[in-house]
Amino acid sequence: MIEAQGVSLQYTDGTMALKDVDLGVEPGEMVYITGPSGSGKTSLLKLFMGMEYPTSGKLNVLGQPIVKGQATNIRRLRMSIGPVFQEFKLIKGRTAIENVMLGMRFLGISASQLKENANNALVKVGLGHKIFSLVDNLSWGECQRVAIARAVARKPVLILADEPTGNLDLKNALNILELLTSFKDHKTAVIITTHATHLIDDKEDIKLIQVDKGNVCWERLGRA
Ligand SMILES: Nc1ncnc2c1ncn2[C@@H]1O[C@H](COP(=O)(O)OP(=O)(O)OP(=O)(O)O)[C@@H](O)[C@H]1O
Repeated sequence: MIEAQGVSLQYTDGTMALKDVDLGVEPGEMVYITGPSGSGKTSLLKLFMGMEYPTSGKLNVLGQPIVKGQATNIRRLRMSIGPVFQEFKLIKGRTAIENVMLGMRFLGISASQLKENANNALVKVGLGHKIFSLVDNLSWGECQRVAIARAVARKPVLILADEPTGNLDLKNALNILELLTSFKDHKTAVIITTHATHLIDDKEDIKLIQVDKGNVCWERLGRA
């Protein structure tokens, strides 16, 4: 799904955010990315989304090379990715279901199918009772769940979540991790960045990627 060979990312101001990264992610993997603030976690997710490009090295995501100037490939790639970023970017004045449906508008599926997928996704994230509520009237945690529903409604094969537990207390943080993990299946990989390493269940079969000053190393946990 993801193959990085010697990938580095230098921002235009000269900041070296990632250095010589070698990494692979397979279908069905649960991956956590941890590391101190400013270490390069979000930069790694942005590369996987085609929001940034490697300044050196080779990166392939879902069979698409992440190379500057290949906008068509990147647009196609994003159809297969469900991103949950820190700003939810929900559209005010619209209901929860409208926001989720807008996330699928380029998929070319019928209006009734759109509605059904959006409805199912909102039920799955526990918002079946708020489907027709304006997002303006939802709590922060509910907005996060709408954003997750929007990300998963189009059945992506790669789910990327940036610090989804950031503003949550322990119980809600565990609930959100459990919810995101529930979308992993034999063809869908879930990648989550988090500072909260104590929330990671190291008995589960996961890949733990540690980022420190742009250097990346990884290990598998929970495998016999
Ligand atoms: N657009 C940008 N231009 C220049 N430097 C950037 C840009 N985005 C991030 N950086 C820098 O790149 C480094 C890595 O940032 P990144 O956001 O990937 O870290 P992070 O590990 O996700 O941090 P946090 O946990 O605080 O969200 C930091 O030094 C940051 O200041």
